[in-house]
Amino acid sequence: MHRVLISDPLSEDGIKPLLEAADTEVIQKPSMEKEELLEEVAKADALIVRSQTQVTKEVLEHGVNLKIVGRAGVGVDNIDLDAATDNGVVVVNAPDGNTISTAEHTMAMLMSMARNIPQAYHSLQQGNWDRKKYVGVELKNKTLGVVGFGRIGRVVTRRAKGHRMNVIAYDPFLTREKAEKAGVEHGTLDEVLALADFITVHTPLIAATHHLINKDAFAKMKNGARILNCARGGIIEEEALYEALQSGKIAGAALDVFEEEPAINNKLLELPQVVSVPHLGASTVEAQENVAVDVSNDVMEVLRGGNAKQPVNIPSIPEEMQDKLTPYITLSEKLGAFLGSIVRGGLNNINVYYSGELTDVDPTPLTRKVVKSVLQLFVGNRVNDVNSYKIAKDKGIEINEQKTTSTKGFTNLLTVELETDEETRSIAGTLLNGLGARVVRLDGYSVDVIPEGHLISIHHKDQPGAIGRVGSLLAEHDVNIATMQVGRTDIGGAAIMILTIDKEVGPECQEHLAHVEDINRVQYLKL
Ligand SMILES: NC(=O)c1ccc[n+]([C@@H]2O[C@H](COP(=O)([O-])OP(=O)(O)OC[C@H]3O[C@@H](n4cnc5c(N)ncnc54)[C@H](O)[C@@H]3O)[C@@H](O)[C@H]2O)c1
Ligand SMILES: O=C(O)CC[C@@H](O)C(=O)O
Repeated sequence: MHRVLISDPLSEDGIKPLLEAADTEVIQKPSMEKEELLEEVAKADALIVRSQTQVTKEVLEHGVNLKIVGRAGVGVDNIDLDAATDNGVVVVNAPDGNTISTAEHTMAMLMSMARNIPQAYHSLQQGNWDRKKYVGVELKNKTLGVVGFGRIGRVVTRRAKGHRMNVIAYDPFLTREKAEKAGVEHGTLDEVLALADFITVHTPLIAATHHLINKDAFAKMKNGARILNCARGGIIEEEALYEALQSGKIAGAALDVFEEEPAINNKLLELPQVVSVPHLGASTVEAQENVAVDVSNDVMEVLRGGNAKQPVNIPSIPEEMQDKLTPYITLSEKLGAFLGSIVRGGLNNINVYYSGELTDVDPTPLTRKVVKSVLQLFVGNRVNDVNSYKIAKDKGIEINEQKTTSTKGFTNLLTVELETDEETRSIAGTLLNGLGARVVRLDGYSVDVIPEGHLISIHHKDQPGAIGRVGSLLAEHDVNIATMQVGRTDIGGAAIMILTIDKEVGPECQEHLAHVEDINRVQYLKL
């Protein structure tokens, strides 16, 4: 039974997949104090949050059984991603579910600010009929500057063009060609700041965007420009905004988000030219249901052993590649486990080579499976797909991935090479149509082995009787041989045999085998 803790308010309809799943127990506890959150997360297999819960390093370290943190929304700045990765916890978000709601909210805030609607409403509520005081401005023919031209920035642009606004956009990943296709003017940040009558930010809150709109930025803006933040508090430096509003440089601001939330006693809220609401961009029935459904499905997929569809802290397998790559996942894991079981010495390099049809895909997800399988044998089961690369890096283990043309006659070939401070060993495997994974080379010898169950790898001298002696000794230990593969480089020279056997071979039997004439090296492994 998977235990799923939900620590922020989510749409009941949206989490129905979780509530109705036979293998999940859902604990909904919004607005927990820190101590209770730490207690509850220690019992949880999954944690689902919105933007209120701070998923800190401490929370993640208390989540000793946590496999996944689901963010029912876009921004993950309330989650310590590095700590999640270090603790082998995958973080997923729901990047599409609230795009429309937030874009519509941005337009609502834009028009409220342009026409002083909240201020006029409050004035009328106080019994004033003051029409001159709240004269606003039109949007038509005005220039909207969009900083951050992603999902929400693009929808805001379409809505603004519907109001006959001119749009100029800045985004480090926006090319002139893409801007032209989207029907917007491409600008640098400075150009957007200089030309826009209204500026709206739609970037994530990351180091590069923290205080992106600061005192210098305000100085570059048109006198009387207006600014919106329906993305994240902190993108606009609030102290600088306050000064720009007080000086009259900036005519107005519409704020959905704040550097510190809840934004109680924030001095910006005292200014008459500021329109503000408590982080409502995604607060619609539709958005909350969308993000809850998306994140619930991803959480259940991962808890049931599947791959995350919207991972934030590991590369995702593109939907269109999942069918092609999934069959190779088992092969990758088996090859890594096989070679990792028999290699000696301290691990320095994990090299993975792809050839044949595997050169047509991005094989990184497969390399990640190899690395996890190898490291688990050196570090233990706390290694998983999420933290394997970080653990390898921390241990100074280099990971190399390469596509080669040498398929050795196979339609697909995956080769794993482990370099240690004592030796370099390699294994290659393929997928045979309908027959599954096969090991076809070990240390350069040609073999044909199904990598599963109990196996013995033996390096020996190619001499008459060597194989018989191994068989006889195993018989003495009541070990039955299921299959035997023998490979050699030349007659009378070095050779290898790989046996699949019916049960585990204990240390005593391995010791006896290692002392058989012409036997150089014996290794038992279980896959
Ligand atoms: N107010 C709300 O309730 C609410 C709701 C949803 C999203 N958001 C916030 O809005 C942000 C944007 O959401 P989205 O779905 O459009 O995300 P997105 O990832 O689709 O788009 C973000 C864009 O920002 C761009 N960007 C990154 N760094 C930049 C920089 N230095 N300068 C300019 N652009 C930069 C990226 O290239 C990307 O195109 C989210 O990260 C989230 O924090 C807020
Ligand atoms: O959960 C919310 O209401 C806010 C979510 C929003 O800020 C987001 O980043 O998706």
